[in-house]
Amino acid sequence: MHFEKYQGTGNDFIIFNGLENKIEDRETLARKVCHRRFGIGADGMMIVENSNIADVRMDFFNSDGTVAPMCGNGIRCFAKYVFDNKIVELEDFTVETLAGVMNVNLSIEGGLTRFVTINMGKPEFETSKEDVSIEANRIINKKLTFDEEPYFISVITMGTLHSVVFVDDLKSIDVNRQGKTIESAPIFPKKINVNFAEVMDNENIKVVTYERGAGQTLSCGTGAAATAVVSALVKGTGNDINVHVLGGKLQIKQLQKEVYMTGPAELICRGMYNF
Ligand SMILES: N[C@H](CCC[C@H](N)C(=O)O)C(=O)O
Repeated sequence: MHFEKYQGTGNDFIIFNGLENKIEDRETLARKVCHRRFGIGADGMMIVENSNIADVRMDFFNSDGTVAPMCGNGIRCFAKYVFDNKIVELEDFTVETLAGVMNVNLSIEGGLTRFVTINMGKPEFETSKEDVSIEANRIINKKLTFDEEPYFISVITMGTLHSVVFVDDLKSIDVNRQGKTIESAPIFPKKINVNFAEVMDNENIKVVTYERGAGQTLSCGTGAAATAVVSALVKGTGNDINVHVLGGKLQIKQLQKEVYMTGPAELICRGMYNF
C-alpha cells in the first residue's frame, strides 16, 4: 500500500489514502508502521477518508495504536498531503477530526504547500470525569504531587487533553521519567499529554512534550498551543508568540478566544508499505 511520510517540526507521521484502500485493523497497522525498527518509523499515522461535514476527514492514531481526537503537527502534514496530491484542490478548506471540524489555510510556494495555519478552535478547561479525576478538573497552575515530586500543573483540552508544567530550567527535567509519571497518573484515567515549559520572554517560550501514546517527541502541535494559552494566563506572555520546540518553531496566535497555529509541513518520502 502506497504511503507518504511527513514531518512537522520533527513530529513525524505516516499517511495512507483511505479513499484508495480499504484499511482495516487500523490500530494494529499504526503500531506496525510507526515502529522505528520493524516498521517505517513515526510518531503517528493518519488515514484520509471522506467526510459529510467537511472537505475531508483525518483519522489519527498514535504510534502505540491508540486513537487521539486531534494532532496539531499531524493536521498540517495531512493538509499538505491532501492538497499536494490533489485530493482537495483548495488553499482554504476544512478537515473533520474527532475534536471537531478544523479550518486550514495553506501557504503555497512553487505549487507546493510549505506552511499551514490551523484554526484549532477554543481551548477548554472544563474536563469530563472520564478523562480527569474530579480533583484535577479545571486546575490552572495548581500544586500537585506526582511520585513525591511537586509540580505546578494546568489541565487544558486543545483538540486533545494536555497538562502544562512551567519550570525555571527545562534542562533540569528528566522528560522521559517525569513525563511518564504524570502521563500515567491515576488522576488521568485515559492518560494525558505532558508539556514542560520555560518562559524566555513575552513573545517566546520553550516547550518539551512527553506525548500520550508516543512518548517524548521533538514537537507537539496541540501541546504548543495548549502551553501558549496557559502561558498567557499564568505567566502573562503575549497572545501572538513563538513556541520553540526541539524540532523547530511554531507560531501560536490567540484571537477572539480562538487559537491559530502556523508551522511547517514537509514531505520526507513516499513508497510502498509491505504488510
Ligand atoms: N499524543 C496525542 C495526539 C498527538 C498530538 C501531537 N502529535 C500534536 O502534534 O498535537 C494524544 O494522544 O492526545
